[in-house]
Amino acid sequence: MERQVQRLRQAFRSGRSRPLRFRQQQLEALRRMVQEREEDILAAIAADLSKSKLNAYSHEVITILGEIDFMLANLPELASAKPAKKNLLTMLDEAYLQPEPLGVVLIIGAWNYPFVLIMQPLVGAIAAGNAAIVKPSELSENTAKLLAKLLPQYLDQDLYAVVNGGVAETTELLKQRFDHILYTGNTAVGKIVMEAAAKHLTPVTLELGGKSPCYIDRDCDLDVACRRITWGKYMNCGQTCIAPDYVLCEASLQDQIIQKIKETVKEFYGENIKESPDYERIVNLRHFKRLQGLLEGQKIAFGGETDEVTRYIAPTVLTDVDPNSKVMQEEIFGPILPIVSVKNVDEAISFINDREKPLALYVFSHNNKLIKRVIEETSSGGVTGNDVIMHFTVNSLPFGGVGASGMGAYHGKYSFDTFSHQRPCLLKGLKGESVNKLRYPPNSQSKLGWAKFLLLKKFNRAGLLTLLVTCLAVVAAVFIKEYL
Ligand SMILES: NC(=O)C1=CN([C@@H]2O[C@H](COP(=O)(O)OP(=O)(O)OC[C@H]3O[C@@H](n4cnc5c(N)ncnc54)[C@H](O)[C@@H]3O)[C@@H](O)[C@H]2O)C=CC1
Ligand SMILES: CCCCCCCCCCCC(=O)O
Repeated sequence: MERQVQRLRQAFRSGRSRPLRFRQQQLEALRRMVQEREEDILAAIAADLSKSKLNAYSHEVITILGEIDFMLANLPELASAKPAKKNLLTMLDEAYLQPEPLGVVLIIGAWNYPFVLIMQPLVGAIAAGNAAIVKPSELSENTAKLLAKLLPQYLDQDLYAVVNGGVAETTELLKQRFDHILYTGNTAVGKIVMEAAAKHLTPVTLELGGKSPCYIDRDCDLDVACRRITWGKYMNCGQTCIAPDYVLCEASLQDQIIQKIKETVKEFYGENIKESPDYERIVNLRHFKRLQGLLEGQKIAFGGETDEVTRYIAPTVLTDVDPNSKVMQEEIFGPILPIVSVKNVDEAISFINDREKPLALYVFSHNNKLIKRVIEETSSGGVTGNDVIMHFTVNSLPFGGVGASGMGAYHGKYSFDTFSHQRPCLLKGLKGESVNKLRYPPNSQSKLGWAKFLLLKKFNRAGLLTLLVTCLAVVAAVFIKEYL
């Protein structure tokens, strides 16, 4: 492992990953890989998550092709130096922010969207000019093996590497020194990653989970709300980090919501859900049994059928759920939707604020003011109003958590920034010592007065004009003194 990281570091130090043309070539190669090996990629995702190839394409491949296209279209702008505002002491100098790559970065992915969660950060790391090691989840082993086979065929092998394995391999990997780690997965392992990173003072982006609430207001089109919630909750069999975890609503809405979700489930997946190509399975037996445990003692409004052999759990809704029950204590990450009743929006806001900050928050209402109020009075990684999941698809919005749901963010420009250091640069000439005397010892009241004037004074229009004249006079004086 150590040798592998060293090899990447050496390649990074050679400077090969920095030129824009090189980054573009690597991103183009990545796009070629997705296009040429589409069938293999879809088959691997399908095998890992019992997913149809159509769904594998729309859940994962589209996102990556869109991300690569975004980076290729915007790379010159993203990588360019950005001029910075100057103060009166530096007005003749050049001040700018120069994005620079961080070095060798580590990307650790989770199993639930095994292709996206490795590839999307990798696109950002390459675009920003880094070397990268990716560590796919061992639980989605088909995608992990495929990535290990394909990425070296398309990318520069000295700069980008795949490490496969489980806890032992990841633990070993985390002993190495990286310049950034982006980890996606559960909060407990997030803490392990952060602790390991702290030993090297390595900055981290932690893409974690949590219980994302979904408040449905009385003043709402329940048909539309329930259709959208059904889509986002049961997509990927509920194994989506930003799936609505539970519904909050007034008790009087509960029966209608149940009925409408039930009808939508039938509309989406047919009479025999097990036969539907659009309905996935639980990733493994451990998670299947965990989810079965969450059903115990609950009032099942519909669904609840399970089949251990195929790890099938039907789309399920639980009613009158006690906020203290187990299903309300941990992230569900499966096709179980508890409905918790609240008296009104105030109680919904308190309910949300009494718990850890979630990764996503959803509010459904005709009333925009109410939506804005819920946003204003709560906190979450991201928000979608009157829909679910969709903020993930907007790559001009940063994607990430806050508090217990994570730190840092990525997607689009934010991926580029995550894997870059915004280096502040101030370039001065070697002239102008007469002005610089202001800051050289010995200090004096008059020098301090000038420093205060130049750095602290706020000017109105008339003041600005006076200042301009003063500045011109100073520039002229300096010029005469230094050049004539
Ligand atoms: N914020 C986001 O973008 C996303 C968050 N998630 C969250 O991830 C969670 C599901 O993922 P997990 O079951 O954690 O996936 P997982 O079991 O695949 O683990 C994630 C990664 O951590 C590594 N890992 C596991 N145990 C480790 C240990 N002891 N030391 C070092 N590395 C270790 C695994 O090898 C894997 O690569 C959910 O909470 C979900 O909400 C999932 C997808 C996206
Ligand atoms: C056509 C719409 C496609 C929607 C794709 C949603 C993908 C969601 C991925 C969520 C992040 C995660 O859990 O890893």
